[in-house]
Amino acid sequence: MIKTENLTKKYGELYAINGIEMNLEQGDLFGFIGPNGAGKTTTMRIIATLLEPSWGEAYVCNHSIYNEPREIRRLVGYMPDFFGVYDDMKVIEYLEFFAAAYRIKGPARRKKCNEMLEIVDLDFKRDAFANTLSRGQTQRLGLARVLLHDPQVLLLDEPLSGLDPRARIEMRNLLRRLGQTGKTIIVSSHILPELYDICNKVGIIDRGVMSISAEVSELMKQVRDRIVLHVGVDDHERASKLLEGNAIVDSVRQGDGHLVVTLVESAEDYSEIPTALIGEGFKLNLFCEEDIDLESAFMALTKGTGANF
Ligand SMILES: Nc1ncnc2c1ncn2[C@@H]1O[C@H](COP(=O)(O)OP(=O)(O)OP(=O)(O)O)[C@@H](O)[C@H]1O
Repeated sequence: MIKTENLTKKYGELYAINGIEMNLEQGDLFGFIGPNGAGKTTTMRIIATLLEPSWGEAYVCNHSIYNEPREIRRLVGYMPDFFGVYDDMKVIEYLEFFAAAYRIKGPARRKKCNEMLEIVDLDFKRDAFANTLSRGQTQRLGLARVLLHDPQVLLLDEPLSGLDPRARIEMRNLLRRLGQTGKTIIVSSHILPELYDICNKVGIIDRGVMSISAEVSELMKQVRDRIVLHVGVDDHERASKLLEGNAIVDSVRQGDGHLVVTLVESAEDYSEIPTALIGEGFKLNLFCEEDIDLESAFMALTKGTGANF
């Protein structure tokens, strides 16, 4: 869906981006994370064919940015981090204006705009003037605008920035929903925890270099070298003895009202543990993997890469 090879942009001696490699498939929700000035906007603008790289390649649905920019523009919806809305236009008029630019005609235009307002939960503001919207509502209107031509790829530059907590939650939910529609989405942020739990892939970029680009689940595996289980049973002492005798259990300790069981490094399938406990007559009232603190996980991963969040 989106592929870049050695994508590089230089301004004089400054590498805005340097050798960016990206490979995203249909349905991927890619969190593009990096501090201010890291190169996120530059990368997205190049993929959107709004900026030429110094060298390197980028493809959207196998179309090259050099040879087929028009095809790419049809496939891509790009929402910049800041965009103006016209002062004297109502929300619905604003959308219809862009729908017309996308050549959506006749009754289909109003229908499409209504549909988009519903998707972004902005129907109640349809007759408000666009410049009276809050930042969060403006961002949602921007999203409605880029969805009008039903692009397969969405490039969203910092859609969460400047939002209050409620608007942020709403936008994150909206992104999650869009992620389930099969579109390929790149969403950037300079705030690490904002994105990783809604994305299936993340890239971490700093000073133009992407130090990490991987599936979130893979990264988690790297950080978590062994599985830790929380096990709630009626008789801790007897259960501890049983668990300690299991070959895949490394250690058992007392947690807050339950047992904390650390497995050996090689253990992945631990289905035998509940089976054994139940087989011995224990009543299981809790059985789950310990949550990983994702933020510390990413901190650990980015340590030494120069990334500074
Ligand atoms: N037109 C330009 N001329 C010179 N330098 C530029 C230009 N555009 C961007 N840069 C530089 O390229 C680097 C990457 O900028 P870019 O806007 O891509 O970063 P970003 O990660 O999107 O940051 P932000 O979150 O602040 O938008 C920065 O050092 C920036 O100053």
